[in-house]
Amino acid sequence: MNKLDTIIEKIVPADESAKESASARVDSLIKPIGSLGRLEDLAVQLAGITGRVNNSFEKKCTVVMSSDNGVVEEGVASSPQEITAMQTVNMLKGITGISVLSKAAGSDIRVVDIGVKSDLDYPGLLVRKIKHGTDNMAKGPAMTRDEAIASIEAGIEIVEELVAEGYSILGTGEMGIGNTSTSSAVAMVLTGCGEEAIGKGAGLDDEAYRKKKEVISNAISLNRPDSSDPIDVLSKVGGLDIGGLTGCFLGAAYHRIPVFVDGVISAVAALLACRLNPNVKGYILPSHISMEPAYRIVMEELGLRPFLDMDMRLGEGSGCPMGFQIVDMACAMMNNMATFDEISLSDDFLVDIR
Ligand SMILES: Cc1cc2ncn([C@H]3O[C@H](COP(=O)(O)O)[C@@H](O)[C@H]3O)c2cc1C
Ligand SMILES: O=C(O)c1cccnc1
Repeated sequence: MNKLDTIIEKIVPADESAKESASARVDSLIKPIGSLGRLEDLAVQLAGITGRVNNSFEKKCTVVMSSDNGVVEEGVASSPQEITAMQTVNMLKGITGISVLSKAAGSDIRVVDIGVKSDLDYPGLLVRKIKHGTDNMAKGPAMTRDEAIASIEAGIEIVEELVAEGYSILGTGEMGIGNTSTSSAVAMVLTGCGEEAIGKGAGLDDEAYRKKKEVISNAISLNRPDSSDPIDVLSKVGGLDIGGLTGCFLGAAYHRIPVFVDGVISAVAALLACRLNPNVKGYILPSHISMEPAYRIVMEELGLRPFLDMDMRLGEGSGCPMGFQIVDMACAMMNNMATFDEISLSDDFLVDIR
């Protein structure tokens, strides 16, 4: 059995009895029942993930998977392909969106070259290149089945390393010009939806947008991915970044740590992971609503409701540091609020206020 199958087989559902105990504690805290809303649900979900009622997540990291997409030669993206490599290095220089938001939230990033077209060497860059960009899905499969499996396994291995370094909560991000095309294609095949899943990505004029829809629909007709086989879908119309992130979701579930979805690309990876093992769902946390149309379709399919609505559509993992802060709030509630049992109605000060 390969590494991927072994991991998929070992992912267990979230711990229902820890969730019940957490729920009981939430209801015993000094507040009206349900008054902390989704923070309460989140605290309960975190208990299900770790198996403990009280949690804290000190070391937080967003994994950014960078790779190029052969389909950009069809004109589906407004930006030149070189931006992928440039931004990959800029992430490590600390000057990109995800870099500064992570720093502001006290969290870290790991940047992984899982398939950037050019060869990169920069301090801190994790080079796990499966190939130098995918092939053009408008002309044939984006990659082989073995490459798709290797990309997922690379993501699983990154999570293993982060867990060994003491990270206990993860976010998922990406950089790859053209990856809203691959994400929409995977979303269309997995959910059966049509071109309403295709958006303008980082920005397109109307003519290029029309072309993008045509290219994606044709790529699906040409490659005929098998919707019941997630790896077939990934290999034919997906990307190496999506594969790597799928591995991050699987790895996080295997190690029983929470993992945040950011935008449309990571949402699609989350769906692929859940199709490989539905138990993964219990470990996934949503962050914010992405403006890309496939995002809503995929999140509905997953039954996940994002915490934040910030009109953001960057990708890179930019919603994850915000999500980490919401998790800190849920933990503060659970760990630091008193319960009704712990306070006494005969406390001295009550004499004064009576
Ligand atoms: C400067 C720049 C920085 C980015 N950071 C994330 N993306 C986002 O846009 C890309 C996907 O959009 P499309 O499919 O239209 O190419 C991905 O790299 C995604 O992470 C960026 C895009 C650009 C141009
Ligand atoms: O929401 C996203 O993830 C997104 C949207 C547009 C371009 N890149 C990413």
